[in-house]
Amino acid sequence: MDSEFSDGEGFGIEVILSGAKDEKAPCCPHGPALLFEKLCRGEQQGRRFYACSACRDRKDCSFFQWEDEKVSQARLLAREKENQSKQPPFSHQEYCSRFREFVSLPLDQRRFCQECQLLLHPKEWSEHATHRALSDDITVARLRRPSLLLCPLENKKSNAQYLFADRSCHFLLDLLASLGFNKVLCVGTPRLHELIKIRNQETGREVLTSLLLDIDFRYAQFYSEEEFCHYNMFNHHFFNRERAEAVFNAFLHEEGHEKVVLVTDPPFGGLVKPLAHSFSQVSDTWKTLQSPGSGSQEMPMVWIFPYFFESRILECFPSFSMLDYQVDYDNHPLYKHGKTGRKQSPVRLFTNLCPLNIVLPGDEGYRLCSICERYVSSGNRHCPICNACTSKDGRAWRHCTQCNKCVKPSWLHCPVCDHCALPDHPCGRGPTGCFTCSSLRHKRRACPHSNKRRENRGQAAGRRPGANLSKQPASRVKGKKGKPPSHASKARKVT
Ligand SMILES: C[S@@+](CC[C@H](N)C(=O)[O-])C[C@H]1O[C@@H](n2cnc3c(N)ncnc32)[C@H](O)[C@@H]1O
Ligand SMILES: [Zn+2]
Ligand SMILES: [Zn+2]
Ligand SMILES: [Zn+2]
Ligand SMILES: [Zn+2]
Ligand SMILES: [Zn+2]
Ligand SMILES: [Zn+2]
Repeated sequence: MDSEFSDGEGFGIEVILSGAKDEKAPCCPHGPALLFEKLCRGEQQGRRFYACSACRDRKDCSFFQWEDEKVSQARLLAREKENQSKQPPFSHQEYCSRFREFVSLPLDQRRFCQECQLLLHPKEWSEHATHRALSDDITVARLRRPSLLLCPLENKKSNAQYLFADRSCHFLLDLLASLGFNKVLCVGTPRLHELIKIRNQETGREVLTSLLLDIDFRYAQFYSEEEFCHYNMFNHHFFNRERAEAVFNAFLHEEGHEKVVLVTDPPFGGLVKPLAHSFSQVSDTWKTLQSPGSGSQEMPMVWIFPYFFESRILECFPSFSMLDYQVDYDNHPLYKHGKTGRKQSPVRLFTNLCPLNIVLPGDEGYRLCSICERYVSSGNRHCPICNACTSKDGRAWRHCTQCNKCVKPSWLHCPVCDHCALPDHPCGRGPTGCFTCSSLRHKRRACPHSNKRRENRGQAAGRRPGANLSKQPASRVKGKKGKPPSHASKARKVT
């Protein structure tokens, strides 16, 4: 099925990305909006509109504007005012001086408002008198673990703040250190950033340095401007542009033996192509800061994402490979190791680092496949016909001679559909073919009948069937003519 389209109901949405920054893009509180195109089956020309890059749900950000819409001066002003009102209550510098003051307070005067998620000063207590507050033992040690103090923003349709379990976080950190990296650009990985700083504290020397880029500005309360930038990874937008970009560039610059790596764990519903576009921009900046003749092609990156996005990530980054390591989370009901959660997390590492160098923990059952030259999970068997360790989900897959590939153990070969599927699959529906002309031979992107094939096709970002505006797993997008498509989303079923 063509990943660029929603649906089955004659309606699809695609995100349009160009190589250069879209200077015309209007801004919502989350920075420049993304340009989408709404397409109806059989129509060659869709209608384009701008919508929020960061939020999947219009309840979180209702920004919407048709591309060709004339916006009055009054509306522009109102929008500007609204955007301002949604910015953090303090500047980063103010947060830093508040923090310094806070740690100079005696323990019994330290309070954290749980409703405002704010470290309070005694003079502010009265304003928060009716709010729930934490007041016992806000020690320096606790302030070093903001991810435990702050309440995770679990809203699936925007932040999806799922925090690494210790096991996975320590594994990542050990791995990066063993590979010789000493600078980690943490994009949406606050817990990894926190652990790096704690380790430095414990060892008494800066083994690794870290810069956190995250949209969750609550972290500005705990970190200096050199340690945290308020950032949107769907449009590569720094909120405090000049200052943050200077910090970012300085961090990417490698002096002497320094080696920098990007580690990112975006919200799982996030559209792959805008994310890849942002990470490519990070890599491009890194390249421009390399000393001449260093010969590096792409910045070293580790992108943490569910395995079912493999083909889409590889389409954007052909040099990447997916590793078998299963990433676990503390506060995710499904992706948690242990009794209550799903044992097998679907979240994996995608990387342009050499898989053979990434030694996965033997005590968790991972072992080296010398033919594939990578570490694989215990259930992953080397298929002699595919000549690869083919399992993606950790279970032993079996080879289907009719499909000529390995498939999930729960799938059976269906003679009607002529491919393997779950026993209760919607049988006989077959592939949907080209969205524009219905041909089964090609997808819309290659349609010879389309008179407006995209210039930036390589960049045009896709939407899964039924996906929402900026995030992808199965949800229905419907919209009446002339009306903005509505937002909704539903978790992907893993079989
Ligand atoms: C799945 S969580 C990853 C957290 C990571 N597992 C950890 O423990 O450090 C996603 C992270 O991305 C951040 N995030 C969500 N949307 C973002 C955006 N548009 N731009 C930047 N960061 C974003 C969230 O605040 C959260 O920290
Ligand atoms: Zn927005
Ligand atoms: Zn409060
Ligand atoms: Zn193998
Ligand atoms: Zn096979
Ligand atoms: Zn089959
Ligand atoms: Zn069938």
